[in-house]
Amino acid sequence: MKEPEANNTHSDLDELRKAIDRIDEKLINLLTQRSNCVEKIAEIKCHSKVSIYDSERENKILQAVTENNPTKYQSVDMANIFHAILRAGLNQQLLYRSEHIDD
Ligand SMILES: O=C(O)C(=O)C[C@]1(C(=O)O)C=C[C@@H](O)C=C1
Repeated sequence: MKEPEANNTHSDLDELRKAIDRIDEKLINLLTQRSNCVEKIAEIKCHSKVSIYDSERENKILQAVTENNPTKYQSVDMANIFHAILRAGLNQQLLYRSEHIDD
């Protein structure tokens, strides 16, 4: 028979992984909302010929994320996460532009 402590550890781990699954679903929902905003920005930039890449805006976002980091992740890791999100937004807009080049 297993030790009670070992059983607890297993069920705690299960519960925490379920909590993480629910949080990941929320993150995907938020990323969907963000990418919907980026799509609208792509539309505006495409029509006004404004440059897709905006280093000033990106630096502001990365600075805000690292200066105010309430998570237990290191700031450098938060910057990497948001840098990946920004690259995804840039790629999304490049794809949008290539698909609407003659509009
Ligand atoms: O804010 C913008 O101008 C955007 O194009 C959006 C966004 C972002 O994903 O936040 C994407 C690319 C730019 O380089 C800067 C920011």
